[in-house]
Order: sequence, then C-alpha cells, then structure tokens
Amino acid sequence: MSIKELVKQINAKKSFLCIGLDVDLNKIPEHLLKEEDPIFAFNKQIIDATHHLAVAYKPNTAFYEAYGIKGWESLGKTISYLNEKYPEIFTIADAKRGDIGNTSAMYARAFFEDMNFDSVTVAPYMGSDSVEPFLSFEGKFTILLGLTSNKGAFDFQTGISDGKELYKKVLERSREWENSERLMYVVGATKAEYLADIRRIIPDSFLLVPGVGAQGGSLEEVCKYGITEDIGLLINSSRGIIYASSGTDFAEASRAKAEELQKQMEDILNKR
Ligand SMILES: O=C(O)c1cc(=O)[nH]c(=O)n1[C@@H]1O[C@H](COP(=O)(O)O)[C@@H](O)[C@H]1O
Repeated sequence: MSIKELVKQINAKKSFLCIGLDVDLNKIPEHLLKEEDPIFAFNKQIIDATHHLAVAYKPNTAFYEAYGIKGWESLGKTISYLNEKYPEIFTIADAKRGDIGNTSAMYARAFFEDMNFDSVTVAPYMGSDSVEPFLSFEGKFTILLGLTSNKGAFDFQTGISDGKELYKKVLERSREWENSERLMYVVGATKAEYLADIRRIIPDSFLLVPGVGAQGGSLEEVCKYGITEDIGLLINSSRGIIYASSGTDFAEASRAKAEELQKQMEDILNKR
C-alpha cells in the first residue's frame, strides 16, 4: 500500500482509526470458545462489524504467539481474511522486532512476504543495520518505536544522550537511513505534549498513536499537536473497542465504540 492510498481511505471514511486485535481467550465471549478457532471467529466478527469505521487493524503478535502454533494459525487466518476481503485496509503486525541484519531480514520476510502485512513495528535500539532490512521492502512500512505510551518510556527514551533526549536522536538519525521514506513512528497518546517537538523533527511522517481508551490518552490533544496536511495519524485503540461487551452482542458493541471514536475524528477533520 502507498501513503496516497492510505490518505485516500482516511478521507473517504473520515476516520484515522486503527483497531488493535489483541485477543485474549480469557476475555472473549464464552460462546466463542466452542468454535474450532475462537480467536479467528472473534476477529472475523469484529472486522466485519467495524471495517467501514477503521482504516487499519493492528494484531499484536504477542497475543497470538502466546497460544503457540494455534495462535500463529489464527494470526495467519486473520491477515489473509483482511487482505482478501478488505484489501483497502492498512495492516500492522505489532511485533516490535529488530536484531542483527541477517536476522532482521528474516523477520521482515515473515511479516512482509509470508503473511503480507503492510507494516511491522520495530525497536530502534540496535540501530541502522537492524532496521534497514525492513526498509528495503518496497510498498511496506516500518513503524519505529519513537516515544512509547508506557511509564518506562521515561527510563531511557527521554534521557539525555549527546545533549538531547534519546527519542529525538532516534527520530533524527533514522531519517538518514536508506529508504527512510518507508518509516512511520510510534508515539504514545499519553505523551501528546511531546508532539509539537516531535513534529519539528518529523513534520510529515505518519504516526501510530496507541494509548487512547484503556491507557487514558486524549484524541483531541494528540490531534492538536500531531495532525498534518495528510492527517499523518493512525490512532489505535485495542481493549477499549474489542472488549466492549462479553456477550453475544460483542461485535455490535465494538462497532458502537469504534463509531464513537470515528465520529470524534470526523468532527476534527471537518473543523480543519
Ligand atoms: O507499538 C504499539 O502499538 C504500542 C506502543 C506503545 O507505546 N504503547 C502501546 O500500547 N502499544 C500497543 O498498542 C496496544 C494498546 O492497546 P490498548 O491499551 O488496549 O488500547 C497494545 O497492543 C500495545 O502493545
């Protein structure tokens, strides 16, 4: 997928919502547990109920890896379903990978070639040669952890290194890497006050912004400082949408939650 196609979808749907498919068998409605593949059955109904309100879906691979081979199969079925039934949707494998070059190249093949995700999240800690193998894939995006939503972000990311905050150094240096136009960045919604500074370094890049809903981040605050001409934001909510109800009405309840966020996004887009 290209940025142009993503922006077109955002404008058509009046939404820049990303729905996180972080499926926990202890939280999904009980009636689904008798299905052959409860995780896929859950995802399929959530996707069918919300695809017109969201532009992206983000399965966090941890929630699939935790169930071993069966979990990987559920992830495989989910991405195939999205690619076949809703090819306009931008897909994110939230795997937070990154290793020495030849290993990163294999991770990239797993998510971009074998599973055909549009993007994957990657940690920057190992530097340029750990990220560039992901960036070498045309038509694919690497979403680098910039400033994360969690409390521990203050342990290292905001620490000073060579006279500036480490996360700023990551943003600046990554722009020099080969194929850096294929980079997007994660910035937690709980760190909205940092967005003005972040936009000075990466004025146009798309940001994946998790942390609204369950983690308490504010959509308005994020948009105030983070929105660009091309919108430039994908706002993720996982638990706040997919676990809206634990009954047989779970898909409709998730649609209602997604619609609440989409309407707020539409208002923000209309006011620009
Ligand atoms: O890369 C991410 O998506 C991510 C980065 C970050 O800084 N914070 C963060 O919460 N995430 C992910 O975003 C999702 C947030 O889920 P909810 O808090 O349930 O909406 C989870 O899959 C997290 O792993």
